[in-house]
Amino acid sequence: MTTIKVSDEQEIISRLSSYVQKISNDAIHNRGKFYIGLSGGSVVKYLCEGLPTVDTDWSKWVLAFCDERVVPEDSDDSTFGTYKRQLIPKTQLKESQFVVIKQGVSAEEAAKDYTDKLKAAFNGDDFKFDLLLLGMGPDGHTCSLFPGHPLLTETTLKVAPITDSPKPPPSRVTLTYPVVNSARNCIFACSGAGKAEMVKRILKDKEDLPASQVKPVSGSLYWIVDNAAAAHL
Ligand SMILES: O=C1O[C@H](COP(=O)(O)O)[C@@H](O)[C@H](O)[C@H]1O
Repeated sequence: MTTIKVSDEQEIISRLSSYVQKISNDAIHNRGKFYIGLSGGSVVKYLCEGLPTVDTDWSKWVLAFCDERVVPEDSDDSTFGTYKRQLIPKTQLKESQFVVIKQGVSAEEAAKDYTDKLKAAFNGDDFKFDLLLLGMGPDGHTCSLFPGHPLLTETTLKVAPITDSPKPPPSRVTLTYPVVNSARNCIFACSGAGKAEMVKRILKDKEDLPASQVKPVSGSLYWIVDNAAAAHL
């Protein structure tokens, strides 16, 4: 694991964008496509500001979601909806490059449908992402994998529904650890004093929390934290 301490949110954005540029270009060079998993929450802002600066072949990108809220696409809570409004217009990405959840169905049906769409995108059921961009909530959750939740031990489903998310909205779909930990690269990006205590509990005290269970089996793990989030390290 590599921890990268930077001064502020702007530097998080520029470091994250450099990693995305390198990893995307390597993936496209070596395998012809770049599979990236996006998160919601604060990561959206980093990516909507940073990705438009990346020098890459956008046509080779396949974009999916580490987790998604089961809400209408035009809701502010929809992670895809937010990228659609705030990222697509600033890049050459097309909406058809995003693997999105089905609208107007239950979390269970959305999870099954999203699994099928990922199988089509990956040409099989080995969902090996080149890069997952992850956030960590102040409670230590990542994706929609929350402390104490039974989904933390899910090993059969690759994509799971959740209807009792402690953070609203309650209905979501999420990648599970077997998929997360098979990624070639996982990057957490955290900023602000509100994350400092949890960053310390995970990176210094090595407590067993959802974000600590992200340990790519044969991939690389990076934590990019700003000074405020790294205050107790
Ligand atoms: O609800 C969610 O929260 C996490 C963390 O969000 P943050 O705003 O605290 O960074 C996010 O990674 C996840 O994708 C999202 O659905």
